[in-house]
Parts: sequence; C-alpha cells; structure tokens
Amino acid sequence: MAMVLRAEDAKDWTYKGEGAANIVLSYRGSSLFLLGKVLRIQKFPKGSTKSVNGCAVLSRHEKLLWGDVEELVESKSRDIAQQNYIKHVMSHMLGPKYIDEGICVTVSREFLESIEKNVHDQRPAWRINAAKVDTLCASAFLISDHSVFAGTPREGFCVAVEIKPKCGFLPSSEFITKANAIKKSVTRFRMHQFLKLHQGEVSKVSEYNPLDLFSGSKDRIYQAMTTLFANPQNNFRIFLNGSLIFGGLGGGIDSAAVQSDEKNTAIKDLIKGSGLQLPGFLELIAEAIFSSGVLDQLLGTQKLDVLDIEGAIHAYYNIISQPCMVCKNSGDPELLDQYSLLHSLPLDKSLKILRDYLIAATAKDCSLMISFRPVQGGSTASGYNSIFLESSNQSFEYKAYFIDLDMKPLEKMVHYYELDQKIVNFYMKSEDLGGSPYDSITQGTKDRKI
Ligand SMILES: O=P(O)(O)O[C@@H]1[C@@H](OP(=O)(O)O)[C@H](OP(=O)(O)O)[C@H](O)[C@H](OP(=O)(O)O)[C@H]1OP(=O)(O)O
Ligand SMILES: Nc1ncnc2c1ncn2[C@@H]1O[C@H](COP(=O)(O)OP(=O)(O)OP(=O)(O)O)[C@@H](O)[C@H]1O
Ligand SMILES: [Zn+2]
Repeated sequence: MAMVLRAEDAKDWTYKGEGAANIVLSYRGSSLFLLGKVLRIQKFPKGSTKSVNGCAVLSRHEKLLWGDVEELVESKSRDIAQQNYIKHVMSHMLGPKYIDEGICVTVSREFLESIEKNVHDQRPAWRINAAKVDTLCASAFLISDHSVFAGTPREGFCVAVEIKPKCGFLPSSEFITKANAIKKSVTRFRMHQFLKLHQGEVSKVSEYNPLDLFSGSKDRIYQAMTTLFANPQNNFRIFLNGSLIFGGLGGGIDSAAVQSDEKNTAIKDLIKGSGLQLPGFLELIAEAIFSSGVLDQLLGTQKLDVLDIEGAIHAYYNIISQPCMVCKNSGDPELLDQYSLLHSLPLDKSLKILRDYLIAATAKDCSLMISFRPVQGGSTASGYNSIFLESSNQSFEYKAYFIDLDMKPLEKMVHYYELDQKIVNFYMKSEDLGGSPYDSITQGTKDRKI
C-alpha cells in the first residue's frame, strides 16, 4: 500500500456515485496510473458512535466463521478485509474473469475531510442525512472505472450500463413456514417493492422481474431491460463516456416526472454519442448478458442460500451461543420440532450454513457493469468479446465486471430475519385487504429516494 492520498490530492477526485456504505469518486487529475480509476471510500451512518476504523475488523464470531480464509481473518483493516473477501471468496464463486480485486491506498484524514466538503453539493439529500464520509478511515479502495474502457481514444466513445439484479430465484426451503408460503411464488424483489412504496422509498412499483433477467432466455432478458429502463430506481444506470446519463445518482431518483425528461435527454445523448437507438441499446445489453452467461455463476452463488433466512437464522443462534429468539417466539410445536433439527447441528455445519448464506447475500446485492464500444471494421484484436447488432449494423466489444462484492456482517442476520418477515407480512396484509397490495397502499412520508 505505497500510495498515499493527501489533502492536496482531493481536488483531482470528483463525485461519481454512492450506495448505502460507500462514496465513489472518479479521478480527473494527471497521474497516468490513476486515470481510468475510481476511489471507493467508506461512510459511517450518522448517529453511529464508532467509525469503521474504530471497530474491530472482524468480530469474534466472524473470525470463527471465516477462520478457513486465513488472509481474511488476518486483515489489518476493514478495507483490506473487503479486498481479501473479493479475492479469496467471491472471486472463486463468480470466476476471476468478472472480478476486479482493486488495491487499498492510504488516505489522510485531511484528504477525506476535503472530499467530504467537495462532494457535499452533489450528494442526494437523503444520502447526506443517512451517512457521512468516515474521515477516520485510514485507507480506501482503488479500482478501475468500469463505466469506461482504459485507453479509449478521446474521439472514441463508450456506453456502459450498471444493473443491480437482486435475487434471481424463488426460495423453496422446507423451513419457510406455511404462513410465508407466498415467498415460494412471488419474488422477494416484487414483495419488497410494495413495502418500499408504502415507506416512500420509491414512487412507483417496478415491473422488473429478476426471474426474467436470470432466465437464460434472450427475450426475457430483453423484457427485463425494458422494465428496468421504464423504472430504474437503484437497479439500472447508463453511463456515456463515464458520465451518468440515466438513472439515479447515489441510489435512485425515481419520480415519474423527472424520469420522462431524464429519459428523453438520455436517449438523445445516447443517439448523439453512439448512433444507437434505445431499442437497439437494450437489445445489445440483452445479447451481452445472454451470450456471455455472466449471470449464470451469479445465480449459482445466490442459490447458496438453500435454507432461506427462516432456516439460516437458527444456525446463527447456534454460532453466537444464545437462545434462539425465533424459537422462543414460536408457539407451534410442529415448527419447533423442525427447527430443533437445525439447533442440533454440529458447529461446523452451522458455520457452513452461515458462510453460504452471507456469500449469497453479497451475490444478491452486487451490481454488474457492462461497457460497450464500437469495433471499427467489425473485428477486435483486444481480447474482449464482441457482438454484432443487426438493427444498427454495428459491432461492439464489451467487458463485464461485478462491483460491490462486500462481505456482509454476520451481525446483520437478525435484521435479515426481521426485514424478511416485514416484507412478507406487509405484502400479505395488503392482499388480505383486497386487491393487489398496490391498490391498498397509502403513500408513505419517508420520501427517501424521490
Ligand atoms: O436488504 P435489501 O435487499 O433491501 O438490500 C439492501 C439494499 O437495498 P435495495 O437494493 O434498495 O433493496 C441497499 O441499497 P440502497 O441503500 O437501498 O441503495 C444496500 O445495498 C444494502 O447493503 P449494505 O447495507 O450497503 O451492505 C442492502 O442490504 P443487504 O440485504 O444486501 O445486506
Ligand atoms: N468500479 C467502478 N466503476 C465505475 N463505477 C463504479 C465502480 N464502483 C462503484 N461505482 C459507482 O458507484 C456507485 C456506488 O458504489 P457501490 O455500489 O460499490 O456502493 P455501496 O455503498 O457499496 O452500494 P450498496 O448500497 O449496494 O451497499 C455504484 O452504483 C456505481 O455507479
Ligand atoms: Zn431456533
């Protein structure tokens, strides 16, 4: 970790976007090494007393959980742990081809303080309210900017798409209670949409169906693209030459009114920059996803969640050696009998259940970036895969990378269980009130992403 970023370097970094946990900056300075790279710096939630740096890298139970991955448990900082998690866990699952391990760089407190000031005006208000740059963090994560191709000539162009696919299968675990059987036929994404609408986190229910995206059928993948474009939320973005032209900065502006303006401008930009019409562009993305098979391993990794949270939560209590709160609150002898099977598992089995659950959770929350550029004369010597798009009579080469492959904290298990119950209960309650949940929802006031 030889590189150090100091206060005077802050001016070279501009806001690119953010999620719940990190802010991402693009490099605009003159260092050849840093050109085409982004810096991902950690935030910490407002109101929280400890910065990431003030916490142990891995908790005692996490050390037990990931004990077999030596590099991970021996990591000296959370950033290095995340990098080791990508390198030694996720890369094996998803295939190294689609993974950028990145490097950790040292950052001074003054650098982070300047960044915090500089990006303030570009950050969405609700993200500012939720978290701030963790200025006590000693390192940040440097990765390639996957919305551009390194070395693209100035006159060349590159169009990229970012997709957050979410969970692409329906669970079938025997531990899902009869009362929650709806989970086996309605996707988690769809049910969550209704809760998000109710809480004012989105303004309209998305018609995107992750099962289409992961179906392996080109037509259904194309259908997924049209629904994502119709209502992108935080699941879809388009970048032209590295600049966001469509979708929410920092997590998802999704007001329908903003969207129609935004859409028109984005489509114009796209046509001007690439000659691509919108349907052709969506077809190009669908073709890349279909022919690369890039989502196959992602789906396989998501499916490591075999027991569903309704099973895995019991194994969690085994690991933390505390009485199981789920069993404690269940008055159903039949269920308790079933759960007792999980509570009698040996520790190594419980650890495997939890490891698989958390790896799957990462795979359900990561994003895929695919960038395209035209191939002159139709042939490519660059080693990238290429696609011929009949509708525009053009060939494109593309690269695909997964981003945001962070390790999920073991301590989130109770949150996962509670959120799951909340999503399903809300969906069913609304159905019981008559009609679809959509009809019975009143607009919430949280107004998070609108
Ligand atoms: O629980 P979910 O499915 O809502 O996923 C969370 C995401 O919400 P969304 O995709 O909008 O539904 C959420 O995304 P947003 O903040 O809503 O953009 C985060 O990605 C969160 O992960 P982390 O806390 O940053 O590690 C995600 O939490 P994890 O469940 O992946 O831990
Ligand atoms: N390597 C990259 N190249 C280009 N853009 C990137 C890269 N990494 C992140 N970004 C942009 O920055 C945004 C935020 O990054 P990221 O998803 O890693 O944040 P996060 O806080 O971990 O997200 P989440 O809310 O899912 O936890 C992304 O949505 C993407 O637009
Ligand atoms: Zn239990």
